[in-house]
Amino acid sequence: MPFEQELQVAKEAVRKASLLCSAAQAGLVDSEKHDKADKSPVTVADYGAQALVLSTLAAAFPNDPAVGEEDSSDLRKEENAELFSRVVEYAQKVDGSLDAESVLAAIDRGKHAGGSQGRFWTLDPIDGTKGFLRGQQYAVALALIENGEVVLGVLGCPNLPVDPANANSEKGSLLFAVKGQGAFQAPLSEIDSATKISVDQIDDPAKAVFCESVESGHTAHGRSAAITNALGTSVEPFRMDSQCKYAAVSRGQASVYLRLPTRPGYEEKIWDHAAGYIVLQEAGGRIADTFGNPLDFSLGRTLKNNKGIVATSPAVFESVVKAVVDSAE
Ligand SMILES: Nc1ncnc2c1ncn2[C@@H]1O[C@H](COP(=O)(O)OS(=O)(=O)O)[C@@H](OP(=O)(O)O)[C@H]1O
Ligand SMILES: [Mg+2]
Ligand SMILES: [Mg+2]
Ligand SMILES: [Mg+2]
Repeated sequence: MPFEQELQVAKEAVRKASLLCSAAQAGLVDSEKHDKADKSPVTVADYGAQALVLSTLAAAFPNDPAVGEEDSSDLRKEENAELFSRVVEYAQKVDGSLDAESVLAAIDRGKHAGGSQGRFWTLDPIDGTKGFLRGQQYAVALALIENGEVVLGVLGCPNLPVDPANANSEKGSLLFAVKGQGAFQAPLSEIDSATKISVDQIDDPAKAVFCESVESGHTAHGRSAAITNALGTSVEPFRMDSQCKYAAVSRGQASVYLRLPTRPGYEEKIWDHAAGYIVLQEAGGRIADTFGNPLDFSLGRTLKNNKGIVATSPAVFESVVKAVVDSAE
């Protein structure tokens, strides 16, 4: 099967990073959090997970570059020495061969520019850091892009119940997909016992369940309310952090994920979407931006030709895209 080794390495790397994140989330203290220059939060777990995943990929595929969200510049500052030493401690607990220098070097393997040539990985070590800090949903998101196309994706969702129909079931789900091979899920505790997943077949948008970001800075909640009203949707949209929203649509827990721009100049990052995109596509879903255009992952570190996201099960795609386009001022 194409990408068999890549998938195996990616699943194991995401599993290990998910363990690190769970351990850190359980007892996070102030010295383990930091605000980046753009004021967004980052934690020991974001850095530790990026170090673990990118060092694992470097060992298995030394010639593959990576586009990662984090870089080591803040960790190298004297004022963040305590944060840095906690990162190394967490990374070492999972991989004893990592030391301070190799942690910094692994994190900085994520500086690739992306683009349309050859292949590269893209990693969001914690997607939904704000959800992680609230003790809620987040995801470790890893994807492989080849000649501008997403060909493989793995989502580690440590707080997502394994059984979509039972919120009290075991927490910790791993979702993955390779282009043309379908989408699968396994418990994070047993990543080799995977089952196929697929989207729902609801064809009446009035019956569709919508999901969106928790953060009003990341999606326009007012506009999504106008869209669901226009479609006659009776169910309140549910809010969840991170690419777990792609997981929810991929497993039929929701029919629609809307991400509606809040700031005109914001460019979506490829690591915020690549893994969720291929999982949902392989589960039978459809994805476009808020103008109905296909997502273009070939343009660098951002989706600079797209605005927002509309991700749905197939039977409601056309009507939801139309309602989103019609809702534009
Ligand atoms: N203005 C704006 N618009 C859209 N998206 C933005 C914006 N600012 C930040 N981000 C990105 O949002 C990522 C988290 O998205 P979520 O949907 O999980 O939101 S949230 O978790 O509810 O906050 C978050 O990813 P992480 O930083 O990995 O958490 C950001 O990359
Ligand atoms: Mg971030
Ligand atoms: Mg993110
Ligand atoms: Mg992140």
